[in-house]
Amino acid sequence: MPSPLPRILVARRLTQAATERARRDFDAILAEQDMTAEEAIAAAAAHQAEALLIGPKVKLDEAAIARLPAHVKLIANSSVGYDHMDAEAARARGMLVTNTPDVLTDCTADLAFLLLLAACRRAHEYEALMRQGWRKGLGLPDMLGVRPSGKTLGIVGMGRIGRAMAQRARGFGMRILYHNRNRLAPELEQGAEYFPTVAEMLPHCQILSLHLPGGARSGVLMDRAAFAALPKGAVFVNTARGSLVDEDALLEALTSGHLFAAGLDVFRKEPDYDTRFAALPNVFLTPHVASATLETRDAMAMRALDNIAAVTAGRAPLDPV
Ligand SMILES: NC(=O)c1ccc[n+]([C@@H]2O[C@H](COP(=O)([O-])OP(=O)(O)OC[C@H]3O[C@@H](n4cnc5c(N)ncnc54)[C@H](O)[C@@H]3O)[C@@H](O)[C@H]2O)c1
Ligand SMILES: O=C(O)[C@H](O)[C@H](O)COP(=O)(O)O
Repeated sequence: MPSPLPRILVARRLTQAATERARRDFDAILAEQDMTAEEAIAAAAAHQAEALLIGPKVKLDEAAIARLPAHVKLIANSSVGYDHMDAEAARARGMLVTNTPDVLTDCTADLAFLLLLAACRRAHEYEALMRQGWRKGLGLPDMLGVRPSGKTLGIVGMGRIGRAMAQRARGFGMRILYHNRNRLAPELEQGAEYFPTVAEMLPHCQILSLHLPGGARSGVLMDRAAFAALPKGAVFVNTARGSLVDEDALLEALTSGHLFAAGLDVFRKEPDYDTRFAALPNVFLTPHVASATLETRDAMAMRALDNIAAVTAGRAPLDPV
């Protein structure tokens, strides 16, 4: 007998608790490995799924959205960013799109701050040195870092994560500058200084951290001119999206010594990122893991399932995008 539960496709691996809920509350096909877009489209059709749960690895461009079967009512992203899919094309086909804001804000800001501190304080170089043998390098003048406390931090994208980053920076006595599409209300600014353009802000940023969405709408924010506009010795942090950065320009700025260091969680190509970054000592690298704690991944998956439960029960989604 067919199950009375809503049919869904979970195209990415979920945490244990979310997997159990998906099995209990839905007639769910659960991916054992993260699916590609083509695999997700085929599985959704075969299972007659009403809803898809995807992550950023399922790239649904306009052509892929056009191939999704019409019985798909909802594409629920288990991520806050949705630049991996064409939300306009989905809407044009009458499909709802949701994301998972808020639940990953703190973890993402924590990792951005970790990258900031590690890049300034050469954490990875010291750690590698300890494993090779302490005596080899400590005390050399070229092993000195940059003091993060009291520095001027520029934030582009003062939304949920940008503001959580600012909150952390205040604890380190930093002066905070920001550029956002719209200026924030004073109670949200909390003393952060607004710049109407990124170009005007860059020359003042000893540290720059990106927190705006990626994709076509944002374009390439950090090109050669933008890196050149940062003061010499600046530190660059990106947990937003690799598409915001001209990586050749960033590599040049790091190699020439114009930038002191960078901390990067996101890349133009993932997972096949430009390995020239790995050859540079002044880059601290993480593999797109800003939200990757058990608590946060649980919360993201549960939120995506909450959105699916609402829509398949005929209610409005919690997090429409
Ligand atoms: N590395 C990771 O694992 C990870 C995890 C979570 C989020 N992210 C990225 O962080 C981004 C921000 O997430 P959020 O929850 O803070 O989103 P948000 O919507 O709360 O904040 C984004 C802010 O950027 C501003 N903005 C948008 N376009 C802009 C532009 N062109 N110029 C200036 N400002 C612009 C918006 O006005 C908004 O205030 C996500 O879109 C995602 O790409 C990455
Ligand atoms: O935008 C987001 O929410 C993040 O990029 C997302 O959390 C990353 O998730 P993953 O790459 O593990 O699918």
